[in-house]
Amino acid sequence: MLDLIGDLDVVAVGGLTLGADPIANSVLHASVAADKPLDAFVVRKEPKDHGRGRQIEGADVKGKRVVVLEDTSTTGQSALKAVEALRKEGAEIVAVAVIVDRKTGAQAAIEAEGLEWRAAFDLDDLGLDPQ
Ligand SMILES: O=P(O)(O)OC[C@H]1O[C@H](OP(=O)(O)OP(=O)(O)O)[C@H](O)[C@@H]1O
Ligand SMILES: O=C(O)c1cc(=O)[nH]c(=O)[nH]1
Repeated sequence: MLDLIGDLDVVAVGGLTLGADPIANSVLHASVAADKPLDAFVVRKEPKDHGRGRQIEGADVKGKRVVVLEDTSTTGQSALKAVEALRKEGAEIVAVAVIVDRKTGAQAAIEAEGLEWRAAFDLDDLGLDPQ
């Protein structure tokens, strides 16, 4: 994933829990090892209904350039939910990056929001047909 997004001028990565979480952690560790540290955040599916009522935990994203991550995208709605929460918090989303593009419309949904789409693999790479 770091190879996929390493050229982007951003300070943090993350996405909608749970699929994005291990990827954001991996990027954090790999980026530190590469001496180009990126912070990581988690977007809850809903804002917490007690405590500080936060939806985004971890890195402070207000006014920051970030990448939204996904393990895989089908409709793109999970990534867009993260995008919406991040925008509400004042972040600038530079791209949405996924490990596997299932080629089921997610790219179009993300690009319709004016966001760059990046995928490490798609179905052709994996020798699979769309379901
Ligand atoms: O593009 P979409 O149509 O939104 O589908 C993709 C999402 O589906 C899976 O998560 P799931 O909803 O199963 O939740 P989980 O990560 O909490 O298990 C996956 O991890 C993605 O986040
Ligand atoms: O993570 C999964 O199991 C999963 C993701 C997704 O996008 N679609 C699905 O049917 N399953």
